[in-house]
Amino acid sequence: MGADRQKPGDAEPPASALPPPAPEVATDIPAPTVARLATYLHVLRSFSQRGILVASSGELATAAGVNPAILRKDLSYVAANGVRGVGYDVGRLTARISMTLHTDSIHTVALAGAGQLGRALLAHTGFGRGFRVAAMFDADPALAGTSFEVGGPRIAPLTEIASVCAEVEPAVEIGVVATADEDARSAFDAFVGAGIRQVLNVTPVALTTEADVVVRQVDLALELQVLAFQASRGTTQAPRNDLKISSRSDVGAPREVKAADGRRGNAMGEETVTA
Ligand SMILES: NC(=O)c1ccc[n+]([C@@H]2O[C@H](COP(=O)([O-])OP(=O)(O)OC[C@H]3O[C@@H](n4cnc5c(N)ncnc54)[C@H](O)[C@@H]3O)[C@@H](O)[C@H]2O)c1
Repeated sequence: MGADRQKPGDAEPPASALPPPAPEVATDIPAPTVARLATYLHVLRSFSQRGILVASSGELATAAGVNPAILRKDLSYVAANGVRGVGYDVGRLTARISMTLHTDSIHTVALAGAGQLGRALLAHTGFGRGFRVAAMFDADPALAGTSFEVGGPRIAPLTEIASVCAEVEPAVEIGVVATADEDARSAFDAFVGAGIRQVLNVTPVALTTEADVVVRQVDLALELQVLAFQASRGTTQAPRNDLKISSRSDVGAPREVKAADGRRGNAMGEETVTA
């Protein structure tokens, strides 16, 4: 029984003495906003490392490569209020975005493919932002039982995914497919079969399923192609970051997203302009 439990007869504190209610944080946030919030978090952390305590929306927007109106709209989803003429408290805003994106807690990741890219992902600081690679899988028998880090996960073949995942606490939330192209499908199927419902696919292979699984695909070659296309169009406009055209979410039909300026795109990365 807690010592601070209210005893019968205790008077309710006056409303004015109660702490203000926690600001509402939206739970239904558009995917492009989620992607940009992750970018703002990165920017805020670099500000904090440089000793910057307060930042204006203009400064944050410039560092994140978006326009300030979009930044302010995105931040309204996390109920973050800046002070007019002053800006946002960097620490408080970091905490609010972290809470919204759930990066204030550790998420468990399983990685399939311990090759060049898989190792780079493991070493990437991104995995220090609230993610822990707790299971690693590779088909190479020479890697079986080995580990890349002291205390890190031991590499196992995907045939052992059920028993490996059963021992991981907390349960694996996200699977990363970084195998050779021709093995991406089987790795994905193994993840889905093991009950993993969020998958990051870094191979160029399209991975879809009837199951209720969210797949995000990241492909650097595709990014380069998009930039090359922009260059060949001879566009003089700065690239826009307010529509995410790099990532694909392959769950069900492409979901349409609408940019603040009325342009529409979908989560498959296709963008249409409705002038
Ligand atoms: N997203 C990007 O921008 C990007 C960049 C480079 C490469 N890639 C892609 O990433 C993938 C990996 O590239 P890489 O350079 O690391 O290749 P790699 O050959 O170095 O590594 C692939 C690893 O997958 C393992 N593997 C093969 N079959 C497997 C299976 N069934 N289960 C588990 N592991 C298996 C191999 O043993 C190997 O260790 C490729 O699909 C490549 O096209 C993506």
